[in-house]
Amino acid sequence: MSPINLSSSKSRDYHARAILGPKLHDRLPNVKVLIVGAGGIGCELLKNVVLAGFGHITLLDLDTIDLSNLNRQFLFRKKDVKQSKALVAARTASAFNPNVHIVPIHGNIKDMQFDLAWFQGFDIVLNALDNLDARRHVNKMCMAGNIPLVESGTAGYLGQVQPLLKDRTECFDCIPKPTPKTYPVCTIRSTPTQPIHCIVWAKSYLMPQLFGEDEDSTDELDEAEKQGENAQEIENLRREAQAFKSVRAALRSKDTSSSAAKMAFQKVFHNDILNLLSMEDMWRFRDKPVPLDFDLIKNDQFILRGQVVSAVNPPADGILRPANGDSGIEGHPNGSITSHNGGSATPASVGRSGHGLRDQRSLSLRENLTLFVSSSERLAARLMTGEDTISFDKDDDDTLDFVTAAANLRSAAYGILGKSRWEVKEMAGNIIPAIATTNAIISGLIVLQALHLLRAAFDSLRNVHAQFKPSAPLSSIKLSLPNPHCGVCRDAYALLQCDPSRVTLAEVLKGILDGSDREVSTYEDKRMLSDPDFDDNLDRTLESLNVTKGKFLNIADEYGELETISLAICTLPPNHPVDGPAMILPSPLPNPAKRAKPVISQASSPPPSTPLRVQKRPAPDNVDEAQPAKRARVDTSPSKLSRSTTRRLEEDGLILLDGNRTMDEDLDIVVID
Ligand SMILES: Nc1ncnc2c1ncn2[C@@H]1O[C@H](COP(=O)(O)OP(=O)(O)OP(=O)(O)O)[C@@H](O)[C@H]1O
Ligand SMILES: [Zn+2]
Repeated sequence: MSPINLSSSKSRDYHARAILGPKLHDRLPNVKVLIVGAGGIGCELLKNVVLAGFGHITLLDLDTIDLSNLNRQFLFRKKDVKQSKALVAARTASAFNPNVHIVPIHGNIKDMQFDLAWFQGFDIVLNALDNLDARRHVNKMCMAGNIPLVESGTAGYLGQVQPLLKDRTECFDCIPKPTPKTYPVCTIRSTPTQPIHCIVWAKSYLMPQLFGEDEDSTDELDEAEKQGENAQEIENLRREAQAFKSVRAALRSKDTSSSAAKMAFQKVFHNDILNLLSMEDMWRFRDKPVPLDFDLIKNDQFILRGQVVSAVNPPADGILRPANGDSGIEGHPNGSITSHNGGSATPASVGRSGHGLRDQRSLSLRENLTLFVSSSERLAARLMTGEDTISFDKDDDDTLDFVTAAANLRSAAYGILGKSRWEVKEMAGNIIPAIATTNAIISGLIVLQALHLLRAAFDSLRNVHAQFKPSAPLSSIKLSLPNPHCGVCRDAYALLQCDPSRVTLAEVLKGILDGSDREVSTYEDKRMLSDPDFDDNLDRTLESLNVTKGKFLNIADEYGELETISLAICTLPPNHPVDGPAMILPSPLPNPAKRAKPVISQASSPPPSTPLRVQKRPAPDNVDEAQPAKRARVDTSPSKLSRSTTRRLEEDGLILLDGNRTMDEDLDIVVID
C-alpha cells in the first residue's frame, strides 16, 4: 500500500470522508456555522471545525486577548495580546485548511444587529461561552429560529456538551439554573465571619466607593429624613458618605494623594469599626472587631487581641511557618500572632521572598498595610492621568493588590484568616482553573453532536459529561423532552418585519390575531405594554414604545390557555417599496399551542394555613403603566382571576388567598366587586 501524503488537502479529505461518510462530508463545505466565543473552548472548537471541513464559519467574540489566556488558547501568541480574539483566532486557524472561509466578528452576541433574521442565516450554532446571560440569549434566538444549537461548558476537570433543538429536546432554559452565591449585605458591611466576606467587601463595596462612579446619596438621605426615618441612623449615613467623599477627593488631588491611602485606612479600618463597636447590641453574641492603627502597625507595635502582630498574619492554610526563612513566630488562627520578623512589602517584593511562590505566600499585617498604601497610590495616579473610574479586574495587578490588602486588613480586624494574593484572585474572580485538556475533550464532543444534528440522527444525540472519575471519564445520557412549562421554548415564535417608527401596537395585534377578539396582554421583556384593561399604548408606534430591531414583542393570552406568541422585530427587506406597508405579517401566522396544565406538586404547595403569595411582577420601565391603585377585597382563588386582575392586585400589595382558606383577620384583605 502506498503511503498517504498527509500534507496534501486530498489526503485530509480522504480521512474525513471515510469517517463522516460521503453524504455528510459532501455537505460540510456548504454548512454555515456560528461559533460564539473564542476563548478556551472556542479556540479548540474552531480548530476542530476548520479541520473537519465546515465551509462557512462565523466566529464572534467581544473580548481582546489577555496574557493569561495564552496557556490554553493556543491560537494566540504573546504578540497578539490586546488584539481581538475573533480576528486573531480566525487568522491563525485559516491557515489550517485553505478550503474554509472564516468571518471573524469582534462584538457582543447580544447586540441588536445580531437579530433573529441574522441568526437564521446559520445552519447550526455552537456556543463556547462563559456566562449564563449570553448562553440564555443564544438559546432563545436558536429556539425562536428553530436553529440547532450545541451548548457547552467546562469547569476545571468537569465539562458538559448539550445538543438543543426546538420541540425535540429540552432547551437551555427548560430547567432553572442555580443562581450564583450571594451574601447578605449586613454580613458584608458589618459582620464578616469568613475570608470571602472580606474579599467581597473589598471588591464590591470599598473599591467602587473609592474608585468607582461618584454616587451622591444626599437627595436620598434628605428624602428618607423627610419620610421620618430614624434620624440618628441618617446622621451616621451622612457622616459615612461625607467621609468617603473626602477620601475620594484626596485620591484625586495632587496635593493630598500621598496621604489619601492613610485617610482611607483610617476611615474604614479604624473609624468605621469604632462606630460599629458603639452599637453594643450587635456584639452581644459575636466577637468584637478590633480597630486597626496605621502608625502602630507600621512601627511593629500594634497589639491585636493581646499580642504584637504587626509583622505576620496567619497563612491561608492556617499552618504557621517562617515568612522570610526566619523563625520566632507564634500564632493563633484567630489572628493573634507574635513575630519578630519585619520586611516591607512593595508590589514587586510582595511574596517574592520567603516560603512558596510569589503570590502564594501569606502576607504579614504590615505587608498588607504597605500593599494597601502602594496599590491605593498606583490607582490614585491612574485616576489623575485620565481614568474616570476603576473597577476590579482579576488581571489588573493594581486592583488585585488593593483588594488583597484591603480584604486581609479587614480580616485581621475581625479575627479571620488572611488569604494570599493568589487565593484572593481565585475567590474574587470566581475562578475555577481552566484545564486545556478538558476544553479539548469538550470541543471534540461538540463537533460530534453537531454532526448528529446536521445529519438529523436525532436518536444518536446525547448529553455528554466529562467527569473526574478515572473509571468513567465520560458519561452520556439520552436527551430529555422539552419542559411543557418552559417560558422560552414553548412560545410560538415568528419574525415580524416592520418599520417600528410607522407601525402601531394595535396594528400588530390586529394583524397577528387575525381579527380574533381573544384577550391578550403585550410585553417587551419584563415591561408590560398593554392588557385588556390598559389600552393607552395601543395607538403608539413600536419605536415610541422602544420595541425595535432585535427585541421581542410578546403577546400573552390573558387567561393563560394558549402559549405566548413571541414576535422577533426585524427590519423590512431592502427591496421593500418606500410607500409599501409598514409591516409584513409572518406567513403562516403564529399558531400558539394549548398551554400545558400546571402540575401542582404536593410537596411544593404551601402548608394549609399559609396564605398563597403571588410573586410580584417587576415594575415596568420607560413605558407608563399608570394603573389606578384599587383597594380590593379578595374572596376567590388566584387561579380563577384573569392575569391583569391578578397583576393589579399584586401591585396594590395584596396577598391573594385561595377561596377555601381561612382568612387571617390581620391581613389587609377586602372583597372584589
Ligand atoms: N456576550 C458575549 N458575546 C460575545 N462573546 C462573549 C460574550 N460573553 C462571553 N464571550 C466570550 O466567551 C469566551 C469564553 O471563553 P473562556 O471561558 O475561555 O473565557 P476567557 O475570558 O477567555 O478566560 P478567563 O475568563 O478564564 O480569563 C470569552 O472569550 C468571552 O469574551
Ligand atoms: Zn425550554
